Amino acid sequence: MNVTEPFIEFRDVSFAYNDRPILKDLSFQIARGQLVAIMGGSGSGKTTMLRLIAGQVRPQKGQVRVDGRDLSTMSHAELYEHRRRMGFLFQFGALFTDLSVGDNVAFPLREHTDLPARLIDDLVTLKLNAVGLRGAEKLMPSELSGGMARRVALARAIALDPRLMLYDEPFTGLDPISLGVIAHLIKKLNDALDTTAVMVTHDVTKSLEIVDYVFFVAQGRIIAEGTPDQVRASDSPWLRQFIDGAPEGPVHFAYPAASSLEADLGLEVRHA
Ligand SMILES: Nc1ncnc2c1ncn2[C@@H]1O[C@H](COP(=O)(O)OP(=O)(O)OP(=O)(O)O)[C@@H](O)[C@H]1O
Repeated sequence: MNVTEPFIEFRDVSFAYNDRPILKDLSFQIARGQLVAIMGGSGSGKTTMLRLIAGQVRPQKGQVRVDGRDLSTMSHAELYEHRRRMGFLFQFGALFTDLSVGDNVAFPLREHTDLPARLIDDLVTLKLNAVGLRGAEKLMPSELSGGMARRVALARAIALDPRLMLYDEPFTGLDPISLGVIAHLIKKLNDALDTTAVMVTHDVTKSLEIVDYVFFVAQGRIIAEGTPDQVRASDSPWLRQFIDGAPEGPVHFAYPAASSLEADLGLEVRHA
């Protein structure tokens, strides 16, 4: 994705945990307001990309820029503010089990604002309404289905009207109907709140229904990217195997690979 004013930008980012390289000279841009998926094999560095965007880890080389700012130049206070303006929905979206639904959603509002209690109650009602759960304030997490719990976690994630949402495997463990509900809520909320969102997911079919753009990551690099239509139309064997979920194909599951995936497959770097 080439954009004139990117909201998120990686410039030649390399990242290693200790001495183990994870991301290599990674460059990409995401425009403001987009809902973007990052897909790729297990251990390819997708969650690490989210952690870099959140400023939880720093690259050894290159820049991670959000809204025009290089995160590595931010002070502690600025990084804190950056994170406060982000919403997270992670795998299984853990709720506080000893707090009611309403108190779960109110939690970030009480932590990060000085708003009066009545206004917080109204905001909780609005956020729960946005995920179709108005009236569920008094329920405890143990009384919720998995799909409902994920929606409460989503309401909590958007409580502070984030400008940036990070989703890490938001569909894991959901039945197909709940998965569809969450996916379309993510899309609807992104449009309604004008948020920029990055979603790490393995669910190709559902993601292609809702996202604006997809990056495919393998071995620390983006090896393909495009809009859902471009991805569906691609005849790259690697993408076809990924999209069709075929057990046999060019993707090697053995670890470690002796040579790079692109080289093995004769793929051009970055095509959809
Ligand atoms: N804190 C850490 N310290 C050391 N190594 C780590 C750490 N976190 C992740 N790794 C390793 O870095 C690699 C990339 O991890 P990451 O979680 O970014 O991959 P991923 O693409 O999100 O994988 P998955 O789809 O399996 O969740 C993995 O091999 C993982 O074992």
